[in-house]
Amino acid sequence: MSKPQTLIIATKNPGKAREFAEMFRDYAIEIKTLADFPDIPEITENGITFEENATTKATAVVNATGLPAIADDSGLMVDALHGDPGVLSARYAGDHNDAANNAKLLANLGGVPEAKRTATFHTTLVALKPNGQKLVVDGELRGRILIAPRGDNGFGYDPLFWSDQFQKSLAQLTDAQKNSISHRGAALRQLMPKFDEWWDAQ
Ligand SMILES: O=c1nc[nH]c2c1ncn2[C@H]1C[C@H](O)[C@@H](COP(=O)(O)OP(=O)(O)OP(=O)(O)O)O1
Ligand SMILES: [Mg+2]
Repeated sequence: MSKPQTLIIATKNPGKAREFAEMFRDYAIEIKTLADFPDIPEITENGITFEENATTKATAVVNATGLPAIADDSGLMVDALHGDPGVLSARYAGDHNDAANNAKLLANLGGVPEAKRTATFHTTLVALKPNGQKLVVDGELRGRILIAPRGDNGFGYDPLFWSDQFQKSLAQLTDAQKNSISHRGAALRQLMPKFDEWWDAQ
């Protein structure tokens, strides 16, 4: 059997897909996403941990396609909100709507001073092969929640997440700059030393 040449990023989120495409730019691997597989049914993310949800997404896609996949489950944990919205970040304001989620976050942090608006972005990546070989890695980024959105790049909570390192919001960074510090970039850097062996195994 020849080596698989296609890797699916098991996401519907075009922002994540762009960041992964940038991260795999120098690999001779064809990257596809769920946008290329419109017949795969909606995947329910009802786990109580990032790893559970990432495993659910990876498993559904590997089973449907017979191809290796990487799934990303991620979220924002705000210290002043006792870790909310956490694993429920995508549905914080009900349905998956970035503007509504950001508005709810700002409302719930109303009156909280700058120094107490600290937060962590977390990503768990699950890489799964059709033979069942699975890798799990995590990445995190610390920052602060702004009092108003800044910038137009990125997705999700990026306009509200301030990077002390860049002195900009994540939505004011290029994809490459964001990957250099982000939770997703950190997780991928954890994955890469193990990736080739995982990819080559039949
Ligand atoms: O770098 C990020 N910059 C800003 N916001 C972010 C980031 N990373 C995760 N987030 C937010 C978006 C969403 O509200 C939730 C992830 O939810 P999560 O289910 O993992 O992703 P999703 O539903 O957007 O796409 P999918 O599940 O198809 O991969 O955390
Ligand atoms: Mg999701």
